Amino acid sequence: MLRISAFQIEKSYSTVKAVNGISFDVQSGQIFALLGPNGAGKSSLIRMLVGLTRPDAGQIRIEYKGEELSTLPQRCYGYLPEDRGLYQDRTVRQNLTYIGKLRGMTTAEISTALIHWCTRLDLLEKMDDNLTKLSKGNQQKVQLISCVMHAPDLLILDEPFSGLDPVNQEHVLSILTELKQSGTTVILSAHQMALIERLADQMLLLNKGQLVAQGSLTEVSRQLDPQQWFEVCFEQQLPAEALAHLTAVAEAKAIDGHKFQLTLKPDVSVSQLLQQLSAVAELADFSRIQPSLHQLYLTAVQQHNQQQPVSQPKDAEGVAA
Ligand SMILES: Nc1ncnc2c1ncn2[C@@H]1O[C@H](COP(=O)(O)OP(=O)(O)OP(=O)(O)O)[C@@H](O)[C@H]1O
Repeated sequence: MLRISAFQIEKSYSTVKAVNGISFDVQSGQIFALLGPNGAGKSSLIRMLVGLTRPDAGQIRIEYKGEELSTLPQRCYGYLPEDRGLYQDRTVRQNLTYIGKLRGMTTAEISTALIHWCTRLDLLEKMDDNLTKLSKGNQQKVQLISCVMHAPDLLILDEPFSGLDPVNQEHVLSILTELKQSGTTVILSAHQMALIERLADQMLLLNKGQLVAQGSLTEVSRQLDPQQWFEVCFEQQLPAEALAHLTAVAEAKAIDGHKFQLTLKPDVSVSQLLQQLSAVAELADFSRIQPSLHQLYLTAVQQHNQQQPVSQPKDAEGVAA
């Protein structure tokens, strides 16, 4: 069993508040995604989780196999740092053998893991190539193997999809899904919303170090898109204003003669809406419009940026004008 809880974490670098009062809880076997634009604070949070830096304020609590720990034990996790760190003048095999030994693996375990993961990630023929000969994407795959080869209980991956083509992104997605099914906990940061939508159990959206939304995909969608939109299609053609008089409808847009998009008034249930719609004409189709995480993310970050106070220009003595 593993549980990582962060309470009110803060981290500044000189004048930049990189992480500002962030709390979250990662449970065993979950895939937990840190999302946010460049500079949002994702890597800063990750570096604190792996103990590379310390929070200025707040607390990170780790419960592992019934024990409360202040840092994660080396063998229990695999970490993919933002700045990838492999020996460029060594082969794939040499790099991974070295890392396997650091992780306390035996020669036989290393050899089995190398064959397994290099086969899985299509690197078998490149095992004796120096890293300099490998493409950026293949180097990324080697780096990923270095994190998973000792079968850790926890993976902490800073942008594991970056530099990978869509086929390899799918590959990594299915590997992470399988690892989760076998009980591995995964904390990752990413910019690929379409992948995160399919992968993450829990997510935390940051902007400028601050929390924007947090929870499962459904919870985050509700937080970011509280005004739910529905699409209704009627069997017959109707005038554009056909739904305007309905007491359940807050706003309606005609898409074509048959199709409309609408939002509910507060405290009106979907079944009340359906009752009113079916009194208008025979329904052909009705569904909730689910905006993509990508769309929700873009809107949320844009709104959050607009809510931020504009910094005042300062005069020569540093006093805001
Ligand atoms: N070592 C450091 N020294 C000074 N400032 C830093 C340092 N590390 C991060 N920062 C600043 O902290 C803020 C958060 O950076 P961080 O790397 O955590 O963001 P991120 O969300 O991981 O971004 P990206 O998606 O670009 O990797 C940024 O403004 C960044 O410039």
